[in-house]
Amino acid sequence: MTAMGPFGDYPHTRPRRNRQTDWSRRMVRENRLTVDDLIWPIFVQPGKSQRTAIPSLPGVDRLTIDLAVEEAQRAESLGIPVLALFPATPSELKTPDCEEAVNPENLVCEAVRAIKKLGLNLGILCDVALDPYSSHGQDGLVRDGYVVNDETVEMLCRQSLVQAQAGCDIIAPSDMMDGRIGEIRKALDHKGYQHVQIMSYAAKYASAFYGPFRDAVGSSGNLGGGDKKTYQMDPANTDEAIREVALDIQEGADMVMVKPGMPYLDIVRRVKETFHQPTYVYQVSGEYAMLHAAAGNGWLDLNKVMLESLTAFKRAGADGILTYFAPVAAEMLKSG
Ligand SMILES: NCc1[nH]cc(CCC(=O)O)c1CC(=O)O
Ligand SMILES: [Mg+2]
Repeated sequence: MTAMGPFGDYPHTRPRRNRQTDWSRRMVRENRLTVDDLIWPIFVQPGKSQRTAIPSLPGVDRLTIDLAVEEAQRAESLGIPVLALFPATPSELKTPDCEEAVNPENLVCEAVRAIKKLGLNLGILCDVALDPYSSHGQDGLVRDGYVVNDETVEMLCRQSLVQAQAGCDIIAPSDMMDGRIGEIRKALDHKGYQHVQIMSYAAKYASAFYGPFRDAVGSSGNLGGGDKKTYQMDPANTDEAIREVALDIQEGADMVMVKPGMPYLDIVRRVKETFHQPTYVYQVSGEYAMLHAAAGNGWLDLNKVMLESLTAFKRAGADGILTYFAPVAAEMLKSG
């Protein structure tokens, strides 16, 4: 008996005994990554039959809607449960008041309609925030240099409604305004969208790991070196994440998310253990780019670090992972 419990001592206790063979390692494995854990983010652009590479996100292209529809079919056939859609809005449609965000015929709404028409066994998740539509690159409306909360929340409610109308299954507010989950829930319910789920980006940090995503949706230039520190969380904080998640659950979030992923596994673990709610994590663009870049230099084995990083999210307690690796990981999991 040790302080830790009734463990034996070397030499009769040998932890390596269980690791001798593949079958034995499988037998004692505690966490498993499956295709059901994967949420696949894709970027849509205007036009037809065209894919555009995103240099800082190798292997991820912006797709026109017809190609996004093909990827949706591929997602279903791979068994991926959810596709997350992000628009690369043409810059001439980006304005300070972000009106394009609430246009029922905007890129994301059209993409949702085109995919939902197929009747696939696949959920569609839409991000809610104003940055893909703002000429200043911020997630909310800017007044006197400050991203204003309550006025932004009104826009987010309208944005959620046009997306729900288009057929979006999961509304995912990524903006970090206060009180938006409750207001969006109310707005959805009021218009008869009680069944639409909400996945809240509840603990979202002001991270430098979002760089390649901002290239993908064309917001990095507009942000012009600015940051999102007045609404996204300070990377130094952990108790604050618990308070943010508590508020969003109380306001009606069906699922919560921690973002970024790999540098924030401690937050994933704390959130899961504190609330026991469906808990997701976003392996963000910079994490993906970092693994790809190292692999491209021959410094890491991409497939191995991909599966190891995704398994680490499971071990930390995540119920699912938004990851640009989703289709490749799904193929790998399928072929064993
Ligand atoms: N609010 C928009 C949004 N939604 C998802 C991401 C980042 C995703 C990624 O880096 O992969 C961002 C960027 C940001 O907040 O600046
Ligand atoms: Mg909050």
